[in-house]
Amino acid sequence: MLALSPVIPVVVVDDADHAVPLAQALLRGGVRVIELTLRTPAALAAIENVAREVPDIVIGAGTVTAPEHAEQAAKAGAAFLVTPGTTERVLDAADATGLPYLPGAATVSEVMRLAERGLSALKFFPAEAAGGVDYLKSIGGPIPHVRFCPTGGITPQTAPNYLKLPNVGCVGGSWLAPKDALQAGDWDRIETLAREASQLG
Ligand SMILES: O=C(O)C(=O)C[C@H](O)[C@H](O)COP(=O)(O)O
Repeated sequence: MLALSPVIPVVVVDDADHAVPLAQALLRGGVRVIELTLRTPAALAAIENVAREVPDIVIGAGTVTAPEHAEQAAKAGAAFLVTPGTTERVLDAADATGLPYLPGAATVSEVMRLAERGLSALKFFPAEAAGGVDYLKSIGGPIPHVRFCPTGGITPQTAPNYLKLPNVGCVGGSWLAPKDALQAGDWDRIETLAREASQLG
């Protein structure tokens, strides 16, 4: 997952009908991955729509915070799962789907626990609030084999600082799909944001 794009767009969809034109705009801009968060009632239908109609984009389900979310997302057609943090039950449920997933961690101990389970691609969340670039750089000393997708508070201006780190594969960000652009159906703007983001790596 970390190698698909320098930026994984993290999206909150209020209207499941927005998901397909959004995914198409991201693809036109050169971004071939999308994370639809399970934060709204429209999310699962949105994942279904994208999985069915935009097969060229890799569709992930974000905000997997309860065991049942994992199975629901897999059933809807998600190709990967993202969790903001982890519990044993959420990890077991994610394992049970057979899908790849990016589990969230914010501390060294969480990273070590996930590495013990054989997980070496993690989401670092909430990136800016949890210590940002300096924290990730420090983790890379004792735990160099774990790679991260930092997410939370990252902007197009700060993303390059993360992407320079050897233990960062990509960043996550919601700036690629601003709420007002979704509401207005401004797919050209999203395409432009995607094009800029795809060149950050
Ligand atoms: O919903 C989840 O599962 C999360 O973990 C949180 C999101 O990844 C961040 O809210 C995105 O962060 P921003 O780019 O700062 O908006």
